[in-house]
Amino acid sequence: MRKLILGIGGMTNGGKTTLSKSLQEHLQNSCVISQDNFFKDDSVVPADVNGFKQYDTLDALHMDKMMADIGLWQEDPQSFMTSRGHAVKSTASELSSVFILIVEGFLIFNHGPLNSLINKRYFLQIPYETCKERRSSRVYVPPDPPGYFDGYVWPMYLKNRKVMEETVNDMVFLDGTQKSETLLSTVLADIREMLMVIPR
Ligand SMILES: Nc1ncnc2c1ncn2[C@@H]1O[C@H](COP(=O)(O)OP(=O)(O)OP(=O)(O)O)[C@@H](O)[C@H]1O
Ligand SMILES: NC(=O)c1ccc[n+]([C@@H]2O[C@H](CO)[C@@H](O)[C@H]2O)c1
Repeated sequence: MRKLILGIGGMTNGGKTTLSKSLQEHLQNSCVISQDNFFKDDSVVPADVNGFKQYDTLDALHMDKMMADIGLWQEDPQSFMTSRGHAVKSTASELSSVFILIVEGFLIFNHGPLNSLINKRYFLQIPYETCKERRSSRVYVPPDPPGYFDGYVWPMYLKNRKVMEETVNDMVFLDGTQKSETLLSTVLADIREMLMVIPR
């Protein structure tokens, strides 16, 4: 059995969740783990000097729990998938079967232990204006307070990205303003090619 972990990272509202879901639909025996599902409770997320809740940092996330879930998939992808309600398709031979885990989130490459598990890294980027516009139409829990994007989210993106660029080098950058179908076909082609060349 072969196992592959794909990382779909990128800026807030870059389109990570959209691309990951489409990839999961097109790749047999794949499933998604989303970093956004591991945010700590609001009551334990501190505010910065400006009163903005510090959500855009690894400290706001239960990375231990996320790593534990990834560990479960690594141990037994088949059981992991069925426990989450995904159908597992059997292939002609056990040797040729491939299981794919899609890990998606805005800080997946900034977490050393998680980053080191990822076999192929993609980063969705969009311009500042597009990011601000897309974010303004989203409602998080809790919702963004006035001034949050410019006063906290964008400066944190720049900071987190700098750290990522200093530590990770084999990144495929994707233009998140492209049509979702184009992004999907680009990444699918890349993965299918990779599956053909990696040893069984
Ligand atoms: N290729 C695209 N072109 C235009 N809009 C897109 C594209 N992909 C996603 N969007 C839109 O952008 C918004 C954010 O998409 P999505 O939730 O996939 O991003 P995300 O990176 O997972 O966001 P976050 O992690 O910050 O919540 C949604 O409104 C979605 O419909
Ligand atoms: N609990 C949440 O999901 C939550 C709460 C507040 C803010 N966010 C934002 O999610 C983005 C990552 O997808 C970050 O930019 C957070 O600000 C998420």
